[in-house]
Amino acid sequence: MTDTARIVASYGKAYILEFADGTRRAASTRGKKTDFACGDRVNATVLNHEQAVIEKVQERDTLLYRSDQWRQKLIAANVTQLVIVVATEPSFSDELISRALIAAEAGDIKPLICLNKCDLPGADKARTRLAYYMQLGYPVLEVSALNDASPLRAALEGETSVLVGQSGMGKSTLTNALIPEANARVKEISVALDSGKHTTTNATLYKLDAQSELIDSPGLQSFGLAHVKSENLPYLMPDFRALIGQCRFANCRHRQEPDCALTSAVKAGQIPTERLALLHRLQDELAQLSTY
Ligand SMILES: Nc1nc2c(ncn2[C@@H]2O[C@H](COP(=O)(O)OP(=O)(O)OP(=O)(O)O)[C@@H](O)[C@H]2O)c(=O)[nH]1
Ligand SMILES: [Zn+2]
Repeated sequence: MTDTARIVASYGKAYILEFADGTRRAASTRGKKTDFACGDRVNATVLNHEQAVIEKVQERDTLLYRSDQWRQKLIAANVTQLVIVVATEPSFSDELISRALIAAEAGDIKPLICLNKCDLPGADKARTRLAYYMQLGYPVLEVSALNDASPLRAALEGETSVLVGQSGMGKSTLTNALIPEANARVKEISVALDSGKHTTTNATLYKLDAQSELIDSPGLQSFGLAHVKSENLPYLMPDFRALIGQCRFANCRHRQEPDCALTSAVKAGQIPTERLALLHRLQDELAQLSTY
């Protein structure tokens, strides 16, 4: 007989499960299976008070993962919200924001852009840089993690969220403000899993309250989109989505083709050139991958 449990931490091949009665156990998998993610609901066999074996993953509502030409890395399962953390300084990358937004769209996960360090003078400039994303309908929230993370806390209510961000944007500061026991938990988990060996977490799930969870994933600084289909890219970019089907050719790649609705909109100044450049860059990247 198996029990239902939730994966609350994943370390590559090792996992921590939380069972319905609140007890936690270190868990391994059968054979070499590692395609489980933090946030997964699973069926598991309890071995004793400390250990269990994961048998099977239950159906996922969402799956956030990144992929490059060699492999796929599951980041978190059953996440409802992707929080993209940027800051007034150091300068943030539009590329990462755009890729994270596309990954969220592809995974049916709500995105939220969080502008941190609003106590610093660069806030106005950062707001201007984020204006286009707001125009596209993406919510932008302003905080200062050092002073008060409560606006972000409010946006996490009722969601299972994961934070992504480049180094230096203040992700750790925000996480620590939201989850005071985060550092202690990481230590406790390394003890439970063994051994004193250095283990790197893929992800840890924290309960903020009965309805709200935050998955902390230290490695989330880049977004390989190898799992996205090239022809779907315009559907995943809200500015291009409305124009789909209006090009002269059904198989238009939105480059030199005559009567391309996308290039026409860019020429008419309705959509920034950089967005079309991004689309082309991602198309090329995906085409490159498929030749391997
Ligand atoms: N002024 C100001 N500084 C902040 C704020 N949030 C974070 N910082 C500072 O920004 C620097 C980077 O913050 P971290 O939380 O380490 O950033 P991170 O995104 O986790 O970066 P990595 O650990 O490299 O991934 C630290 O010196 C923080 O003290 C803020 O709201 N305002
Ligand atoms: Zn076209």
